[in-house]
Amino acid sequence: MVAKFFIVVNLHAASGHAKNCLQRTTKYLKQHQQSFEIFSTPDQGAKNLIKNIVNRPLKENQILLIIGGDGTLNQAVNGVQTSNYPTTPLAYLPAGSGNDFARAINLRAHHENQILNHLCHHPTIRTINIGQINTPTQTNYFVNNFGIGFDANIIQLTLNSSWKKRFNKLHLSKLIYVSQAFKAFTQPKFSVQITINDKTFDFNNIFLCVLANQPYFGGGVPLIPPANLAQNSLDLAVAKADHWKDLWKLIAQVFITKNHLQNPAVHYYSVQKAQIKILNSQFTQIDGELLNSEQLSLTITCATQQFWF
Ligand SMILES: Nc1ncnc2c1ncn2[C@@H]1O[C@H](COP(=O)(O)OP(=O)(O)OP(=O)(O)O)[C@@H](O)[C@H]1O
Repeated sequence: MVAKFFIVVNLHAASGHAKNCLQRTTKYLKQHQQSFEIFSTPDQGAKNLIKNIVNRPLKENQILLIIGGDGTLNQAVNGVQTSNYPTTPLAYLPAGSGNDFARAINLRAHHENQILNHLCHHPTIRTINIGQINTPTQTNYFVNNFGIGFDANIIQLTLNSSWKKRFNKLHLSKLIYVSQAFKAFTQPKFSVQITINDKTFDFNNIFLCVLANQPYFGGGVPLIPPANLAQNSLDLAVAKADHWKDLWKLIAQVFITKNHLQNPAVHYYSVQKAQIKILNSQFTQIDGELLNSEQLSLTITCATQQFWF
């Protein structure tokens, strides 16, 4: 029996639609005489709030429930992992615009009653693989992906775009990214040096380097189909495209034939550890949020996060 839910909600997720998810959640919990307390994420993000809640610490029959999108979940995982109790499990209700982690783990948005029913009556803990990025000065964790170049450029371009709200209203979040893809492609190409199992590879003139923990990006785009949250590994892809027509071909392969990882312009590896040196400063993204880091030398490994289901 769950004694209490500690709910952390990002009311700004999905351009404010997360409020509806919170309403349905509290309605269910009241109907089922469950005790709960609500915390809204501050504008600087949920990481420290989560860390403080976890450090209380929580009792075994108290559940920390996150309501928000992939960005909020990322901050929650980073809060747990850097707390005094990093094995604390998280429960999650997807309420963002993209919900890529939820898609990968078969948690359906707008199905709060079903998820809560399971959490209240048969809560089980599952260990999920996550990515860990170490630099000389900081450690960050990701649940979905970490990208250098193209995908981070798209996020940077959509950040202040008025189209984001319009597309979100129409539930067309995927199109936001496609609409900015060609602009992002005009950004200067870059070089990386990657070391995997003591072998070093040089990649020059690339437009994207991504490490993925699950297949989806930007609201369901199947960027890395073989990536699997259940495996203790991450999928690394490096992509080159010299001309617009190469990019068109890759995009068509991503959306239609889904065989883009076999394209000779893409190098693909399954890794447990990789060291990456970014040779020209680039935008980087972590779970769909720009990563505020000037670091050009990174070590990426696997870690684990416990989840309530
Ligand atoms: N109180 C707040 N005020 C303003 N922004 C906030 C606040 N709390 C959180 N945020 C920001 O809201 C942003 C969006 O969150 P989130 O990623 O969860 O939703 P989303 O972008 O709609 O979903 P998805 O990432 O699944 O597409 C994050 O950058 C987060 O830092």
